[in-house]
Amino acid sequence: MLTESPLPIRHPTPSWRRYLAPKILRQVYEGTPVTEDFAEGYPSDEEWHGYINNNDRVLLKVIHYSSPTSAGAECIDPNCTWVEQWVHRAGPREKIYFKPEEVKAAIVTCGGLCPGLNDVIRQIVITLEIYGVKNIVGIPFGYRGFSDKGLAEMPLSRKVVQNIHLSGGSLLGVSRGGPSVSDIVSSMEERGINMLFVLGGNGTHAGANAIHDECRKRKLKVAVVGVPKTIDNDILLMDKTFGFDTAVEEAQRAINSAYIEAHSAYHGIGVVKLMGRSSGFIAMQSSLASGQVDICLIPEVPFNLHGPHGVLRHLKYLIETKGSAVVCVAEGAGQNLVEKTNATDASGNIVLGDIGVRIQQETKKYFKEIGIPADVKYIDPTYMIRACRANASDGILCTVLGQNAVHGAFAGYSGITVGICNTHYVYFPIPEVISHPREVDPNSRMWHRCLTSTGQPDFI
Ligand SMILES: Nc1ncnc2c1ncn2[C@@H]1O[C@H](COP(=O)(O)OP(=O)(O)O)[C@@H](O)[C@H]1O
Ligand SMILES: O=P(O)(O)OC[C@H]1O[C@](O)(COP(=O)(O)O)[C@@H](O)[C@@H]1O
Ligand SMILES: [Mg+2]
Repeated sequence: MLTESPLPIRHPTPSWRRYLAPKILRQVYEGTPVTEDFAEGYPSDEEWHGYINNNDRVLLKVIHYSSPTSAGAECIDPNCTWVEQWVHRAGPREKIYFKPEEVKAAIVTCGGLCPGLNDVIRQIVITLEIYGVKNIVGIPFGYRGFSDKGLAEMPLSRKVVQNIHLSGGSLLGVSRGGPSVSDIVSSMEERGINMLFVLGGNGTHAGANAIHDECRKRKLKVAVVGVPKTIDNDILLMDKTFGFDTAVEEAQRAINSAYIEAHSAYHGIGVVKLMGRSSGFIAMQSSLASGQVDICLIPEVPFNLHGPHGVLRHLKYLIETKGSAVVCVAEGAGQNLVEKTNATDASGNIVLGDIGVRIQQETKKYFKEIGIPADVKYIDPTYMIRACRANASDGILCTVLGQNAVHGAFAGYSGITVGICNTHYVYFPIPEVISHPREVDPNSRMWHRCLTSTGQPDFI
């Protein structure tokens, strides 16, 4: 069960407790000009009810299952007893724990690209400025920017970030690998950074948590706050992560192209490989959304290519009955069917074998062997999807996550990450969300909806 995060830097320093908070936070939420003074003194809580109370809680589970046999039931005991699991509600607090003029805030983006990175950077900078922070920097090219002497900090301001959300990528650049946690924290000490915003996936968050621990060990009053960036949507407990919606939307274009190619060719077969190292969310949602996919293959569900129940036999059936077929495969699917690369990237992630290419080759070979002509086309839109700018729904998600990251740091939280849970914005303790990647449940209703939509059988 989740409990309160430790809030290790929450020192009850009286002079900080009311430091400009009501005035500043009104400006954030009501758009009052930064220069305005309250002639009557700061408004009291009675007058304005825009703050989040530290004891506000968001429940992790909102369904009380009456029976373990209810669809999707997650009961911890045979009686389905209700157990309250909760996390802190995100948002501005009345009491803040940093004097804005003493803050040096840094933002770093790590791992692979993801639509929305620039939107989050922009919103963090804008919100920091509204709090009154003047010293804001970007660390170039991920954690590597902390150690590489040739890479200078990038000063950030509203002016610099004003239009960056109009393009994809990261203004700051990204990278994998990099220096040790101890070197990162030493570099932060040297630079005087006391607020660190870390945008990245599971690996980045493992790093952020280790940075948080190291800061505590060195008794540094530093807030380390994460914003989960994973196009694969593979972080636990969250409704979704930013970039995922955009990825699903962009994937439609690839699937549609594969469909048109397949449909226009004599015995056409289109194969599309989508992202998802260990989780098939993009492939599943894109297949569901497009309605053009006949076979969806994800890492969580094993399948055979050959044999009486294999994918290839079903493709033959589809060609005979429909004349064309579209396959959507997640990059991490069927890794038992491809040659292991035995390689890892700079972050230690396993480099996967190419299941898309494998399916294309085996399909061609199979149809040749059975003497049926087939025109197989393969599309891998990975980098085209990753480099997109965020769509409207991700843009809004990024905006709220960016603002809440800053509120969390000013509220004195560290070792947390922001997210959306049951439609509410919350702070999660980092270790709870990265203990393992979130995966598609093959028994879930959503996966079954996908199977209903594609009409595919089991391939085992
Ligand atoms: N267990 C870990 N502890 C500390 N840093 C890590 C850890 N795993 C990954 N990192 C660092 O986090 C960064 C991003 O990791 P990576 O796996 O490439 O991307 P992502 O964060 O998207 O999963 C890299 O710089 C990597 O060195
Ligand atoms: O070629 P790169 O940059 O290593 O990235 C490829 C990988 O990036 C991803 O898009 C996701 O990367 P993250 O680790 O940043 O989440 C994977 O789906 C893909 O395997
Ligand atoms: Mg990762």
